Amino acid sequence: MVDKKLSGAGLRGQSAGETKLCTVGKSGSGLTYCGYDVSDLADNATFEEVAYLLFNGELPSQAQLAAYKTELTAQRDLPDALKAVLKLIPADAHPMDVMRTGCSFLGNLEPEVDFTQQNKAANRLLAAFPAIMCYWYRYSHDGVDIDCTTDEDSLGGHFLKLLHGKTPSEMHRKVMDVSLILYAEHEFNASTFTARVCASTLSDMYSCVTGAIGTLRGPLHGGANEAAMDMIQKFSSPADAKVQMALMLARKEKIMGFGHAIYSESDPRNVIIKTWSEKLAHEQGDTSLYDISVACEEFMWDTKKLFCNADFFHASAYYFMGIPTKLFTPIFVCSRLTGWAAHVMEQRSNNRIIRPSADYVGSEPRKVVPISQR
Ligand SMILES: CC(=O)SCCNC(=O)CCNC(=O)[C@H](O)C(C)(C)COP(=O)(O)OP(=O)(O)OC[C@H]1O[C@@H](n2cnc3c(N)ncnc32)[C@H](O)[C@@H]1OP(=O)(O)O
Ligand SMILES: O=C([O-])CC(=O)C(=O)O
Repeated sequence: MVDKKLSGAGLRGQSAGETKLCTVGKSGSGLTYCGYDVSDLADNATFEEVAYLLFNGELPSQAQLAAYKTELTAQRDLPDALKAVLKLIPADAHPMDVMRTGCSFLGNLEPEVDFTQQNKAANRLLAAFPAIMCYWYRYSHDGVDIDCTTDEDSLGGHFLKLLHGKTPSEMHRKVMDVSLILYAEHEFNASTFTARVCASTLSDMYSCVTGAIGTLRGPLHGGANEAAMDMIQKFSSPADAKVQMALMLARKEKIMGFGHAIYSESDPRNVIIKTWSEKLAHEQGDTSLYDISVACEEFMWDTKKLFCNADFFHASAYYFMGIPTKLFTPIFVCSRLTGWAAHVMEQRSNNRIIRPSADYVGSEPRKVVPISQR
C-alpha cells in the first residue's frame, strides 16, 4: 500500500465537481454560503432564510420569507403511518437510525414522483425532521404520544418545544437557530458527496438524503459532536482533561471534535458556537463543563496544533440546553438536510453520473483452480 497522504487517499485536495453553494477554507479558514460569510448569516439571518438561500440562490424578501415559513409550518405534522413505525423503534436504537428510517419511510408515503417535486420533497423533510426525532424520542423514552405541531415560529424553537414540552427561552431559540445555520452547508463533505453520488444516478430525493444520513452518522463526521460530549463528561476538571488527553494521544486515539480535512488554520464555526456555549454556561450558573472544554482546546493546540472543528463546542452548548447527547447528530441532520437537498438539485441541473476510477493493486491475472483442487 502506498502512503495515504502521498496517494491522495480520501480524494483529499482533488476537485470532484463545481458548486455555487459554498466555499470552505479558501485561505485556511473561512466559510461562505452563496457568497455570504457564515458569521454574517449567523448574526443577521435566520435558519429559514438560510434554507431559502440554499434552495433559491438568493435571500428572501420579507414577503417571500413569510410565505416560506407558512409553507414549512403547515408541514410539521407526521402521517399516522409514520408515527406507527416510529412507535415500533426501541428506545435503545440509535437516533440516527431513527432519522434514516423516518426519512426512508416518508419517501414511501409521499414519494418524489418526478424532479419537479424536488423542492416540495426537500421542504417536507425540513419541516418534518424535528418531529421524526422528537416523536420517537418522547414516545420511546417517556411513553408520551406528543402533538407534532407547536406554536413556535422557528424550526429551532419548534424542535426545543417538541423535545422539552415547554416554551424555550429566547436565548435557547437563538442558539438553536445559530447552530442550524452553522451546520447547514459545507461543500463536498462526505455526507453531501454521498447525496450527490446518489443524485447523479437520477435517484430520488429521499434516497439521496437517506444515504447522506448514514454517512453523517459516523464519528469521523457528524457523530463527532456526540463523541466529544462523551469524552468531556469523563473529565473531572481542566487539569484532569489535559492529563487524560495526553494519555489518549499516547495511545494514538483520535480526539473527537478536533482537526479538519479542509481547514488548515481554524474552523470559523467554532468561534461562533464557542461564544454561545460560554453564554449558556453563565446563564445556567455552572461553567465547569465549558472550562473543561476550553482546557481541551488549549491542550490540543499546544501539543498538536489541532483546532476545534464545528462539533466540539456544539457538545457543551447542546448539553447546556438540556438536549440528550444521543440527539446531537440528529440535530445536525435537521440542518444539513438543506445543504444535501441543495446539492442534489445542483447535481441534477447539470448531471453526469459520478463514477471515478480506482488504481488496481490486487493479484496478477490468474486462473480459477477447480474447487476440488484448492
Ligand atoms: C462536522 C464535521 O464533520 S467536522 C469533523 C468531525 N470529526 C472529528 O472531529 C473526528 C476527529 N477528527 C479526525 O478524525 C480528523 O481530523 C478528520 C477526519 C476530521 C480529518 O481527517 P484527515 O484529513 O485525514 O486528517 P489529517 O490528514 O489532517 O491528519 C493529520 C494528522 O493529525 C492527526 N489527527 C487529525 N485529527 C486528529 C484528532 N482529532 N485527534 C488526534 N489526531 C488527529 C492524524 O491522525 C494525522 O496524524 P499522522 O500524521 O500521525 O497520521
Ligand atoms: O467538510 C467536512 O469534511 C466536514 C464538515 O466540517 C462538515 O460537513 O460540516
